Amino acid sequence: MGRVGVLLLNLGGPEQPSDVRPFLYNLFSDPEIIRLPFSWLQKPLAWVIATSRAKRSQENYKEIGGGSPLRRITEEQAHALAENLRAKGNDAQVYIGMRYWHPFTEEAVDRIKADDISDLVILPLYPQFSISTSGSSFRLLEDLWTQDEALKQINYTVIPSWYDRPGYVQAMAHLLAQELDQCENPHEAVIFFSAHGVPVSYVEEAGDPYQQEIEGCVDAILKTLQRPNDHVLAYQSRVGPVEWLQPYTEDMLQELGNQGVKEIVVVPISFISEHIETLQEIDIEYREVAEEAGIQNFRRVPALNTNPEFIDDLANMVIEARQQTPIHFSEVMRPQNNVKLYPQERWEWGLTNAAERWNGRLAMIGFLALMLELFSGHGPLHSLGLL
Ligand SMILES: C=CC1=C(C)c2cc3[nH]c(cc4nc(cc5[nH]c(cc1n2)c(C)c5CCC(=O)O)C(CCC(=O)O)=C4C)c(C)c3C=C
Ligand SMILES: [Fe+2]
Ligand SMILES: [Fe+2]
Repeated sequence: MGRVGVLLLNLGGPEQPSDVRPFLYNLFSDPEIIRLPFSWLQKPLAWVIATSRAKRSQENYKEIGGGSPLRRITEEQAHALAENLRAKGNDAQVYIGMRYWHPFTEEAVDRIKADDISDLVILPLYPQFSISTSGSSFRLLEDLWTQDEALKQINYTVIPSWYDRPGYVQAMAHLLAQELDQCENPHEAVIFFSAHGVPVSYVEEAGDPYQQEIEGCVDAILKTLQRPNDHVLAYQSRVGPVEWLQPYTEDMLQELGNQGVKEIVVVPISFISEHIETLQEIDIEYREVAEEAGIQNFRRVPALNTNPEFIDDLANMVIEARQQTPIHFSEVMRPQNNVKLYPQERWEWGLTNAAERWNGRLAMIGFLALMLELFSGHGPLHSLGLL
């Protein structure tokens, strides 16, 4: 019997203000986040957006101490998972592979090779699958595997998503019940599920199961919770000019305020760790929106982090995955070519035979316009709120 490894996948986050710009550059360089019809434009556009967005993003990170706690929390989760597996008689080395910041997925894979791991369970720390999160990490791993004979010797299996696992759902329902019990009116507070959004085209054109898994997760938590409270589901953290899943969290807060709702409990449904979207966006920005809308009592369910019930379920997931038929990268959902954050259709970019000749020139003019907008601070992308 060889050595067993568990690879935890997550997004990663900047640890200090100077990390923010390169972190954003890595994120926007990912074709699973923005896919352009010309691949050569990907990196220059990523550079422009990252450079322009860095200041605003740094301000947000400053509000939570200057950086993301995601690495620290993920390391604590990895440690707790290894301990739990050991206690169950399953020794395993646990690795962390972040998509856009340290410790990078590539570093984790190098360590897996150096440690001579023979059996590997790949576990994304996102309960619901999205092309933009787990899908992006799986694609990167698949590329690494394709290029490396040593990796092909490893017996690996992937856990695509786990939004409906009874242990995870139970842990979420417990945390939610605890928060509801602290409300002034525990049976009247509205339960507000806030999920990270994705562009509508991911779901409707590329077939991303994300929305379906979010809705399935909400249903499972409510069934386990067994409380009479009203609930809503909305989507947060929109970026860029295209339509994202609706309703948007800020609009739903306004609507509840208009209806006279006075107390809500927000459940960050797509996150299992505290990070900028919970600590800054929900706790600071959305709290303000809610208060202005007349919602007097705003509470939030804490992220699971190292919640023992949750860690126990992660360990069970790993053990069960090793007993089942392996799932390989080729079997998990892959995005179609038309995933987009920007318009993809050839006609939308003027890609007809007649126009093809002009294409490169126009793209270059567009790129120069982007540069100008970046340095002047004015232009169409600023008015769309992208820069
Ligand atoms: C399940 C969660 C997530 C989905 C789905 C997702 C999609 C997605 N995100 C962006 C753009 C940004 N995301 C950023 C930070 C960020 N995103 C997630 C999770 C999901 N993203 C997390 C956990 C974090 C925070 C990491 C941390 O610092 O703790 C950022 C950077 C922050 C900011 O400037 O707002 C951007 C930008 C897109 C475009 C997208 C889907 C296409
Ligand atoms: Fe994100
Ligand atoms: Fe955000």
